[in-house]
Amino acid sequence: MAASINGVFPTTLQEKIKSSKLLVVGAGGIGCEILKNLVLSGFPYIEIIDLDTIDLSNLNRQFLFHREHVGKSKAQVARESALQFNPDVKIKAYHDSIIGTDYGVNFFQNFDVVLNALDNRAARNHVNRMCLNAHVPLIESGTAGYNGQVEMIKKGLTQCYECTPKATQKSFPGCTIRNTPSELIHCIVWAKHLFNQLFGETDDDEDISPDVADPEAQGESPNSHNDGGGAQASGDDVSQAGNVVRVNTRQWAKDNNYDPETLFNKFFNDDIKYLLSMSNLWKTRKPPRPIQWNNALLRQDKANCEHQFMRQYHKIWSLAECAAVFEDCLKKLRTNVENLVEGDFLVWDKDDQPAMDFVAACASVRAYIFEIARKSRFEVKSMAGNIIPAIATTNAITAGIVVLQTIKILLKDFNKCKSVYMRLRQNPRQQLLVPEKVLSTPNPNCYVCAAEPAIHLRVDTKRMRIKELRDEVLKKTINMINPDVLIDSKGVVVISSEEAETECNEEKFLNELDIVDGVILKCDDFFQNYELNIIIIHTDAERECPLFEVVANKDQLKPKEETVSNKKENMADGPSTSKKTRLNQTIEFSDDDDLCIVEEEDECVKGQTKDVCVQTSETEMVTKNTNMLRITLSNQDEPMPTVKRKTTVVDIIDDDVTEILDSDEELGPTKIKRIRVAEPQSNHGSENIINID
Ligand SMILES: Nc1ncnc2c1ncn2[C@@H]1O[C@H](COP(=O)(O)OP(=O)(O)OP(=O)(O)O)[C@@H](O)[C@H]1O
Ligand SMILES: [Zn+2]
Repeated sequence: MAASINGVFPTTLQEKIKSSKLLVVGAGGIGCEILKNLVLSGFPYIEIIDLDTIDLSNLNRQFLFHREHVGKSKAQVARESALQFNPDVKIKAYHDSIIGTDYGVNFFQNFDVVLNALDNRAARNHVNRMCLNAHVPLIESGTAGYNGQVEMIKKGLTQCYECTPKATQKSFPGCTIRNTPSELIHCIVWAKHLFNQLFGETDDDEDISPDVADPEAQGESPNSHNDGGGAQASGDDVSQAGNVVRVNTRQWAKDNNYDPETLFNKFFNDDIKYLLSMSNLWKTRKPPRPIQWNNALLRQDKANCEHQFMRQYHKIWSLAECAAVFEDCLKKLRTNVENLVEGDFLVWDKDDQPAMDFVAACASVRAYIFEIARKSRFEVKSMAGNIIPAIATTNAITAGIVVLQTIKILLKDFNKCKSVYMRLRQNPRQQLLVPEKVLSTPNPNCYVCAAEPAIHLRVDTKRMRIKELRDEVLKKTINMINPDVLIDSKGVVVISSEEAETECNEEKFLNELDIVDGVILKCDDFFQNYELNIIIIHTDAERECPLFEVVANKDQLKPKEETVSNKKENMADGPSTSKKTRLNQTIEFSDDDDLCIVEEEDECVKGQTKDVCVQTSETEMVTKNTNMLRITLSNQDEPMPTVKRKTTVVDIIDDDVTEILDSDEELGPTKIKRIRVAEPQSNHGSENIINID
């Protein structure tokens, strides 16, 4: 294809393309277009991942998929279809979520550029963080209707995906949803909650019954207003003593065999009557109109209606039609839920026909009851799924820009990769595609990409125990005294500075606590005001290999100076005597120290008792004596070296100089002068090694 034909691209670009490795995340509307563009352009190696299967509704814009592919893996089918355009490309497809533990920093480091074509924030955040940590440029893209956007994210150069806060999803007060809806969206939310109450994962925040605690309804006793014809809040019964007995909605529906008439009357008649009894609510509002299943209107309409209307998604269903859909969906959903294993539940999905129909019908009936303008099933779907309809042309243009940006990145023309916005109408300069004037610079306060200390820990997560992480890595190597450690994404504390609080974790291996490749650990040593993020890079270490390796910038491995100087102050405030004592020991650099980093002009006095003290050409110095550790000092702005499975050998060339002889892969400059100031101990052999990148 293009890159394989001489003369189509300039030679340099042609070469870059031919040796590139790309990852496409998402094989939906934009992802399919990107993949097609890439194979036609001659990119020779592409991996693509998508967790989903093909839905009928995807076919109008995801042109790598056809009717016969419905139900199959998007990534696999995208691969097969793209190969038909260009069989010479190597495409690896994963039917999986990119948020899975298999896709950590190691995985991302395999690629020259990562191309996002996702539709949700969680996955975008994940890829953003992985690319930042792996130092791989990311192209983020998205469309909404006729609007599109493409931006490059490169660590240290541009904003990351999380540099600017994103608008939160609009939410509504519970009492509006349950008691006083005034817009169709309120009825749609209520209907989705009803679906979950009956078939999905129940959530206390998704109650659909009248809310007697509504502040507006206070000062009255609803029961006294009840006309006696209706039950209480959904699923509740009134005992003989007049008390409301809470009954689980799903259990109540099961007990009633999901009988459509019983359920309909409960939700749309009895509960509405109950709401009416909360008269304070209706002083300034139009009261709702309860509807009974046997309502003459329903019966009359129902007799005439044909099931064909259910495919008429652009029509506003009549009440009778809604009732028919309600009946039909209840039957289907009931069967679906009964086929699940005990304890499992259905997950609402706008593309799941009975689930969507159920919500559309219920929302419509409720809107009728509250005299709210109703809409077609098509429009309800768009609102329920929070969707702005996707437009194939917007996706195609966006994907085109993504590939152009990829080319610029391969050419290292980063400054030309300004964000591009696609607009429906031309701007005053007659542009539909509007490029940003400058690269958007990183937000210095961004929680994710700011120059906050972060080091990489290469470790076999199946072999290292939590107590080794604490003692060997945090205390001996990183100079922490009494650290608290939590898993960033989950907020789970795995090591606590409070004695015994996390004792039960000590013998566990890192992977048993989900500390796996790509996980970020937030480490905080209160006594030193020393905070550090540790990015885990899993490596399958062979038995004879060092268990772990720290890759860090020299400035990161020490507490903030302010604290050292204020140590007395801190000690005065410190909560525990034992901790204060330990602080003293470290600041005094006791002979037990395993590692100290000495600044440029300092003499390597501390190193005299150590195994090795080396100095790089940049005058960094390290001393160490652990037999488990290799330390790589690196410039954080440089790409991470690829993971090395073989032990790097340091050979003594002469008394003053050591040279890294790397048997396998390149690790930056191969010859760096170091000053050896002490003879290494012989007992640990090749594990007493310091790599300097
Ligand atoms: N965590 C994830 N890992 C892998 N793929 C993901 C992940 N999250 C979302 N995706 C995929 O990203 C793609 C986004 O494509 P798109 O926005 O066109 O969505 P869609 O589901 O195909 O269409 P629509 O939402 O409009 O029905 C989808 O195919 C989706 O499965
Ligand atoms: Zn950021």
